[in-house]
Amino acid sequence: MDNIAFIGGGNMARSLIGGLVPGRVAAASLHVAEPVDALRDALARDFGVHVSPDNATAARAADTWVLGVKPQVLREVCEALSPIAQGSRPLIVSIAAGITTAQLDRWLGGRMAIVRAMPNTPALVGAGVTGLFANARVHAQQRERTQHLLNAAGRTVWIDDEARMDAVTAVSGSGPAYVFLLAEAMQAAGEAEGLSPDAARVLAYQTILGAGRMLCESDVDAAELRRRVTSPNGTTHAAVQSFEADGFRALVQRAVHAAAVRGKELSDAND
Ligand SMILES: NC(=O)C1=CN([C@@H]2O[C@H](COP(=O)(O)OP(=O)(O)OC[C@H]3O[C@@H](n4cnc5c(N)ncnc54)[C@H](O)[C@@H]3O)[C@@H](O)[C@H]2O)C=CC1
Ligand SMILES: O=C(O)[C@@H]1CCC=N1
Repeated sequence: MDNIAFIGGGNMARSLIGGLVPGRVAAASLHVAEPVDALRDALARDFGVHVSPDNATAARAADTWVLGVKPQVLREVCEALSPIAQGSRPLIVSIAAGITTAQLDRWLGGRMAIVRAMPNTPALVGAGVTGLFANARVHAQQRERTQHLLNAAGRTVWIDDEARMDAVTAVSGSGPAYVFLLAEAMQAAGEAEGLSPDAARVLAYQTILGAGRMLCESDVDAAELRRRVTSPNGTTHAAVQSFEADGFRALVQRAVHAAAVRGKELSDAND
């Protein structure tokens, strides 16, 4: 069949669909279940995919299901779909933060092939990255299918130990927000130094774009790129020293740890 059902057509599902439709898969092979009328209509209009307010309708039409609902409603959604899952044995791809493959397997009735995926919002512009973990029932061809699906959003990284998926969520799933926070702070700091809001915004945002491209396109690491900007006793040196003295690295480590802990809590709270 090779059809894909998206259960939940919110932000993340829309980003993935937007990456899949121009060229990678036929729009007619995508079926989206989404309760909000306006979101459903927009998906049909923008991408030409099949839409339905009913999860079972989409699920019946596909042999791969992408679970794109919030962790808080995932159990209820899976339990309602378990009779169909047990009958047709689709490949399950869940993007829900914190929810384990064992929980999904239990809610879907058992013996399911499940990939837990953690994408991020730069998927919207094809520059996302997704961490992937497959349970033991996922065979090689299903791994390839999942990778093809998520490569529509950018790069993919397979993780061997599911316990580390909370770390993936904490680094790259939530990570775009850390960079956006940095952008906000850099703009505000520029304004505090006397720049107009417009000038400060363009300077901060474009700097982050340029630095991001250098990180991904050059063959040296972040530390070396940083050294190359830093003239002896110059302006960058003054700023980096200030960051280090204020405990920047420890600050980032604590924030990432807080996100990872929250991932684990989501799993426990929604079991
Ligand atoms: N936003 C992000 O950066 C990332 C989010 N995620 C995960 O993706 C999932 C979705 O997140 P978003 O797209 O940001 O949220 P969202 O709220 O935009 O999307 C969820 C969608 O599910 C729909 N929905 C609610 N109840 C439903 C039901 N019973 N059946 C079918 N659909 C239902 C909602 O109407 C909504 O459109 C979450 O589990 C989140 O943990 C994963 C990676 C990154
Ligand atoms: O904040 C969240 O819980 C989701 C998961 C990763 C990004 N957004």
